[in-house]
Formats: sequence, structure tokens, C-alpha cells
Amino acid sequence: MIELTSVDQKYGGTQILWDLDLKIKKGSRTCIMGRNGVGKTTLLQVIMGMLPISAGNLVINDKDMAKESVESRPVIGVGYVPQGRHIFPLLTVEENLKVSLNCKRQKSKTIPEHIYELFPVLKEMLHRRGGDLSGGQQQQLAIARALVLNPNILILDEPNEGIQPNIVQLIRDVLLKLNKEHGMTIVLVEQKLPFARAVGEEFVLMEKGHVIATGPMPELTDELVGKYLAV
Ligand SMILES: Nc1ncnc2c1ncn2[C@@H]1O[C@H](COP(=O)(O)OP(=O)(O)OP(=O)(O)O)[C@@H](O)[C@H]1O
Repeated sequence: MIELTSVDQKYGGTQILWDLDLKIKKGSRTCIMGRNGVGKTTLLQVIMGMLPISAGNLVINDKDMAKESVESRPVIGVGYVPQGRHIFPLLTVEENLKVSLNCKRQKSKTIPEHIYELFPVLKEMLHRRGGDLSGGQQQQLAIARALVLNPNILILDEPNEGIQPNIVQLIRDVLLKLNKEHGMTIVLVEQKLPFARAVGEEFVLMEKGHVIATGPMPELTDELVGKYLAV
């Protein structure tokens, strides 16, 4: 469960998130949507502890996380796939995955086999450098790297940006499988409506640093789409 209450966030003197309230249920699949620049990435970075909040509360998995650092997130089971992937281009696929295993709470130093079942291409390319992979392969690596620590919440920022359609389908299937078979809570920022509708059970609509509507995905009406999502 993730709960933000009356959260404000500022970059220097510029306030981006305003009195933001949001509840994300355990085991749900939630898509955060809104036009460019409304604060979606900022919201994810606040949840991840990468940006401090200037007011309000943040509770994740029943723990007060408002003042905890980014390093505390894997410890309570939160995985993150950043926008733009941020894999290490000079490390091999295997080394990229092993970076996560160096996290303190991780006892096992082997990559769980189910990662390769989800993303078979990574096994084939284990010794290839991350920077030499295609965009779609890099995205699979970025998701796999977050899964190595076996999170109970997976947060993804626009995982389909610049990705070819067959890999978009694979990512959709993996996210649904992780949620349905492993009970993982999925939170993603998504701009593309068909993908959001296919993966999300719940939507969160943002506008100018506020959450302006939430609900089950079927309640994301054409009127809301026209008003807050269409360019
Ligand atoms: N480091 C920063 N310093 C100052 N302002 C920033 C910084 N990062 C983002 N912003 C501003 O905060 C606002 C929200 O940005 P954010 O990236 O969270 O939006 P977004 O909804 O994720 O947009 P996009 O869909 O384009 O990724 C924007 O006006 C942006 O210019």
C-alpha cells in the first residue's frame, strides 16, 4: 500500500506537487496519467525518496517513509524502473543484474532463474554490454534489474517509450503475470491509452501537480480523456 497525504514538493522555489492525496492499494495495477509536465515523474520520485517533500505524509507498506532515503526503498520491497532506463552501458547484462544483488538486505548472490523465464533474451545476451542492446532489450534489462530484489511493489516510469510493438506486448504480459501470479503491486506512468487500459485496473489522472480524478479504469471516460489527456 502507498499513501500520500497533503504532499507538497518544490524544486527550489518552484512548487510542482500541490496538496496531493493518493492511495494505491496493495496488489492493484495503477496507471498514473496526464499531459507532459504535470508532475508524474516527480510524483514517482517522491514515492521513491529521490526527491524530498516539503509538506505532507508518505506511508509505504505501513511504514512512514517521508524522511527515509532512496536506499530504504528496496529494503521494504519497492522496485523502480526509471524513465530512460538508466542501465549501465559498459557493464554486461549479467553485471547490470548483479548490481542489484549488492544491496545490503540481499543474502543470495545469484540472479533468480524466473527473471530469464520472463525475459529469455537476457539469458542469450548475458555477456553482451548493456550499451550494445536494442532499446527494447535495454528496457527488459531495466525491468529485470528491478525484479532481482523480488519487490512487492514495482514502479515504472513510461516503460514503453520508444519501444517496438512486440516488446510493448511482452512488457504488458510480464506486468500482468507479476500482478496476477505473484500479487505484485504495479504502479506505472503511462501516456499511451491502449496500454494503460490493458494493464491498469485503476487510473490516477494528474493536472498541474494535483490528482484530479481516480477510479477503476472503465471510469476513465472519453470526456476525461478529451479534457486532460488529449493534446
Ligand atoms: N530538476 C528540476 N528542477 C526544476 N524543475 C523541474 C525539475 N524536474 C522537473 N521539473 C519541472 O517539474 C514539472 C513536472 O515535471 P515532471 O517530469 O514531473 O512531469 P511529467 O508529468 O512526468 O512530464 P513528462 O510526461 O514530460 O515526463 C515540469 O514543469 C518540469 O519542468
